Amino acid sequence: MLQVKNIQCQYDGEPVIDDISFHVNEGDICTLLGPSGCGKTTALRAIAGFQPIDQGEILLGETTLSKPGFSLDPELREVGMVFQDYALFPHLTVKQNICFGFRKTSRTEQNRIVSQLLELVRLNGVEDRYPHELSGGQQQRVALARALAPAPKLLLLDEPFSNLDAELRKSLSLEVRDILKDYGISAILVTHDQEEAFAFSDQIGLLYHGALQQWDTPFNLYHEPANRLVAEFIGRGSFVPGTVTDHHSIQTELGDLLGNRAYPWPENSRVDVLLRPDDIVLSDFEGVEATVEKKVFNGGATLYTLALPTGSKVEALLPSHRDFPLGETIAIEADVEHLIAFHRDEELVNSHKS
Ligand SMILES: Nc1ncnc2c1ncn2[C@@H]1O[C@H](COP(=O)(O)OP(=O)(O)OP(=O)(O)O)[C@@H](O)[C@H]1O
Repeated sequence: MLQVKNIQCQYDGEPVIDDISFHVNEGDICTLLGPSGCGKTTALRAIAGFQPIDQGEILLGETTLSKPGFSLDPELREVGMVFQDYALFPHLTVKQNICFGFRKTSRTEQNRIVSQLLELVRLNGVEDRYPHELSGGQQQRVALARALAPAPKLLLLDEPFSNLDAELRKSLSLEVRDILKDYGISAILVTHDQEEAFAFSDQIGLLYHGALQQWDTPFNLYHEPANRLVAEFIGRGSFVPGTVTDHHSIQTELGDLLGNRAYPWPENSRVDVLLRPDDIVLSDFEGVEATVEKKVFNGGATLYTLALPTGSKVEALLPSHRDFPLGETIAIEADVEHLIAFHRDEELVNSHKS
């Protein structure tokens, strides 16, 4: 439905996002994820029509929304937007805020749409209140209702939950996902919160240094990172040095690890193997001895930082009912289903800035 093709956006002649391509299918919920300043908001603003593009093209269905020298008016794009700061008009009631985008409709029709939208965002009965009479979470629901009122084909959400406290943030984001899914509304979220992106999205695009490093499912982003940068940014993990023994296995300090794929490098190539905390388990037999350096209790599990005999560090997420003190030596092994390795010389994909 939405096609973003090789777009570039510049500020003062300097590209801040470059050669970004992805598409969003009807009903899909996608997220642009990345650290502060990587260009997420710029990309979202380009789709909304608030930011011109200097290269590439953006299409919604058959309609060109943007190309160099052309930008369809934001109001004509059939794209709704929800902002981080709610952006409700303080002097207008909830009903007037929601009606703002479709004032030409008859009064009866307006009432019908407002009740329907308030029911959709689970906020019945607040039509006549003003924004300051609502909580942050309620205001963001009103902002969502207002964005949905003109029945956009695509909804853009720019860090919409970041002003809310942690608990509400989690529950509202899941609720909004359910609402969008129930009504088949396509959406793109911008966030720097991985957990939120994982829970909210069908597809995630990881932006870094203005380049899209990977566009994929949350599962693949975690288990099949396309490059070292994605592997480092997504989830926790450590790299341990390894040597390719044949196309399927890699020799490491934690033993000869069998991969689930054919590796492209010749025998004896030096690589770094990605080990997630859940890849490290306690060994009942002849494991490798590792010393507990740090521990963080998480309730059901404890995250340990362990030092291997060579000094390499790995993290291990172990059931918390067995409690190992700092300094203790424990026997561990790697139990890896997706063995990800990167050649020592691998460069960042597409990165145009250092
Ligand atoms: N109007 C502007 N003029 C010049 N530079 C800008 C402008 N807006 C953003 N930038 C720069 O462009 C880069 C990308 O900014 P953008 O707001 O898209 O990043 P972001 O990933 O959304 O960051 P955050 O998560 O902090 O909001 C940053 O280096 C920023 O300083």
